[in-house]
Amino acid sequence: MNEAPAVAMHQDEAAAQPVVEFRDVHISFNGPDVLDGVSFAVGPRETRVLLGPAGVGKSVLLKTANGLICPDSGQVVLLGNDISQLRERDLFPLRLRTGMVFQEGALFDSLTVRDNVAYQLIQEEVPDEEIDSRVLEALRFVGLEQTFSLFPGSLSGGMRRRVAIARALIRQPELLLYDSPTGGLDPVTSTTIIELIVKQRDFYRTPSIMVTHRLQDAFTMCTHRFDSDKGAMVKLPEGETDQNTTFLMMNDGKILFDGSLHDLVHSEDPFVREFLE
Ligand SMILES: Nc1ncnc2c1ncn2[C@@H]1O[C@H](COP(=O)(O)OP(=O)(O)OP(=O)(O)O)[C@@H](O)[C@H]1O
Repeated sequence: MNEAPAVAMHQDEAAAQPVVEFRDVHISFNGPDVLDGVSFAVGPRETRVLLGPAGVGKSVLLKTANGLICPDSGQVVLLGNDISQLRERDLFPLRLRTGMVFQEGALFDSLTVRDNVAYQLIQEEVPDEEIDSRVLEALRFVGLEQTFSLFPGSLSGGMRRRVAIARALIRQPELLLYDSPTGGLDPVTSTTIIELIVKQRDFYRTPSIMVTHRLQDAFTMCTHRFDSDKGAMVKLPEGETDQNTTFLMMNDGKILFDGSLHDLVHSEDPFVREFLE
């Protein structure tokens, strides 16, 4: 995992093409639209931080990005394929090229950390020795090699979240979807998770969408970079921001804001202003 990313080479061929794009997507569950005309794109190497209050459709948007939920109308183009109406058997290989960190991490408590992280590789009947080395590599990346044989129940909340991130990274995804990765964690532990996400971003530049309600997470992502010499996240010089990290803000199923940190903090939109304040 310390090599230059294979993902980046893959993307060079399609440098101009978004990794995922929503075009006027509508979804409802027998009621008002939960996604109500959502359009946006995630370009190669882009990190989109998705902000918004509880219950406005952020998780539904993430699950629609990798085809776990199908749009009622509109299009979702994932890795160059229109997945809006694809059958599960055609969707599955595409979904495997993405990695998702579910809310609360969603680990299997009856499986060891090794088997949680390896879950997909086990389904694919990858040989045990290869699984062990790939799991160790992923755990090393998140700083948890020592938990290989443990069960999730013996880990802290922050450690469980790290294991969930290792599981999402195991197949070197071309798109990462983080659903409230710091939800329910205390501020200090949240910062360690954001540091890990920034490390992943700056090592691999894997395009991603990260859902959060915590403004602090969103700003930290934008104003910091991972310094591999120091092995830690460091603040960018005053006034500088990570140019590839931008924001989406949702309310009531609609994207109300799509742009940079600078544009976000200077937005005149009353909802955005209220959210920021
Ligand atoms: N499978 C489903 N069936 C029916 N309703 C659903 C389903 N999934 C989500 N919803 C509804 O869609 C709305 C948006 O839910 P969603 O989980 O996307 O919100 P969210 O913005 O991610 O909230 P939070 O920040 O609390 O996770 C909610 O009213 C939720 O109850």
